[in-house]
Amino acid sequence: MLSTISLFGRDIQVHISPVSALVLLGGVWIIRRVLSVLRVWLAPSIFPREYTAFQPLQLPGVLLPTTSWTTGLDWQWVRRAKLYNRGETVALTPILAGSPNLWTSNMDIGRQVIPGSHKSSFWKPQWASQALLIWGMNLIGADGNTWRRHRRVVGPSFSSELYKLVWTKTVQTYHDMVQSEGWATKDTTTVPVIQDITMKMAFLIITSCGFGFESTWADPPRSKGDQMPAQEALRIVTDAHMLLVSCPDWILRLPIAKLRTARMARDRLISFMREQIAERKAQVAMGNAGGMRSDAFTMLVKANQDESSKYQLDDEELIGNIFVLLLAGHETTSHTLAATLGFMAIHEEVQDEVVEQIMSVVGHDRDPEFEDYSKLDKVLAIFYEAARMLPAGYVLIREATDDTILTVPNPVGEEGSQNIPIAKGTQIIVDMVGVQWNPRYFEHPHVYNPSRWYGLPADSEKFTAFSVGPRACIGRKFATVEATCFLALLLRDWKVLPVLRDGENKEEWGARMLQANIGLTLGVHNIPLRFERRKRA
Ligand code: HEM
Repeated sequence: MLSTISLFGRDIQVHISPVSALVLLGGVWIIRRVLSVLRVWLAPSIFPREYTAFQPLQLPGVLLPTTSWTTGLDWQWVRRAKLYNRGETVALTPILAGSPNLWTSNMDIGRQVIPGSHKSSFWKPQWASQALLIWGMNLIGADGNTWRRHRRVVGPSFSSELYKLVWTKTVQTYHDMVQSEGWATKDTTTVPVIQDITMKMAFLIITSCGFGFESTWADPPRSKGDQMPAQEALRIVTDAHMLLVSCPDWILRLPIAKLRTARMARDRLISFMREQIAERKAQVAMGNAGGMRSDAFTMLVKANQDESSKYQLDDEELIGNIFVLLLAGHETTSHTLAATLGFMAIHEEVQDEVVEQIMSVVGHDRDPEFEDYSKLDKVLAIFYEAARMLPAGYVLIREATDDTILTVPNPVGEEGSQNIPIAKGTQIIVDMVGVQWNPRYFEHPHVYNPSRWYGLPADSEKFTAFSVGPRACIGRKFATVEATCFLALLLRDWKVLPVLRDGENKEEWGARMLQANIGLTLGVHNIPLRFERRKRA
């Protein structure tokens, strides 16, 4: 291969074989990598350093398991017992691929970088939410003024009307589940993977309260026409989300049944959403006379149509938000419900205490009502404590937009703090596992102890697993209302027990449960549970 290179203003022709070109490129890459690692290594840092082959949040690290030589997506969970032993913030330096970043388990630092206010020197970079942007710009992916516009429009959908609807639908869906799963005629039943139940429950609640779908526990009926029913498309798209995010369209068009179905479901759902938006716009224009519903989708369209508001979303952004509510809204709640039931199975004394409260507030003879929500604080506490130990939203990713200063508290036991300069572009990852397992904030953080939360007002920022400040989780009350209602019904009627392997004890079962699953969200290992019908006194 003949190549021309310019040297001191003169063009020189040289022969380079493809192999030499590759070796040359490889050499340049190695030198650049070594220089960048050296630059980080030589720079002064108050934060202890961790070295890794690959960055855990970027390819290829994100696909690899955590080992002694590299950090995978689950590294903060796998190493949670010792990751912050040398300091509450560590500087992670990848040697082969990915950018260096700071991982912090300190929520005082978190509070400085998370909020996204006008004055903040940190933003949520788009790469952090890439997996959620394929449907259109949305609340989770947006930042700055775009985020403010989305929050203004989406915010009003999360109203007390919606929460009442969530409660009512949860009661209906629980009874539907008991009938459809055949529990009604049994005194004891075993569920091999509890996530199958919690995922279906959370999915049905978000589809009925979020989208206004009238679903039942049994499979939705097939439509009369040739088209795939929207509920089915929604389920396929949710299951195939990572596939749809990572594969270019030409791959999705390959003659492979799974890919074809995922693409068809995605296209069907987008056209369905467009029809629905048009229909709801017409309903909103007609006002109550049009038989308006109180699901989040209708409320979102209503808020968007409000002529007095200067904040508007286009149809693509409306679809983006609806999808993100669906995805953020059911996997998180489902994982946390599964973890709560797992903890109940191994903490019988806590289960008994909570059932006592359910019996005194609700009793046997009626279903719980929305007005009971604030009185069931121990039920909420078992859900909060599970969310603390396994925070479904496990990383909050932020990046410095300017050269700025971080106020870093001194180690526990030492008064005061230090002001640390942070260069523009520095990535700061608030490690929610680290925060929730940090002894600065929780006595014996590794112990499941719901009494930490007894009597806490449901929206208190003392509880940080939903994040804090203006960018905190908009679905917090949606999740807690659904969880409190479902757990109150389930625990009142059934005693939860672990299904142990031969020779296994409860502690070993508990350790197995904590071999967490990490993907888009964090959850417990698939767990088998037994339910025994409670006898009426
Ligand atoms: C146990 C359940 C849940 C947990 C632990 C949880 C956790 C979180 C966390 C930590 C954030 C902050 C993310 C960040 O700043 O990068 C967040 C944001 C968000 N969550 Fe949740 N979430 C839960 C349930 C829900 C539900 C049920 C919905 C919707 C129905 C929802 C919708 C959202 C949305 C839209 C945001 C973005 C808010 C914004 O940036 O303005 N979440 N959630």
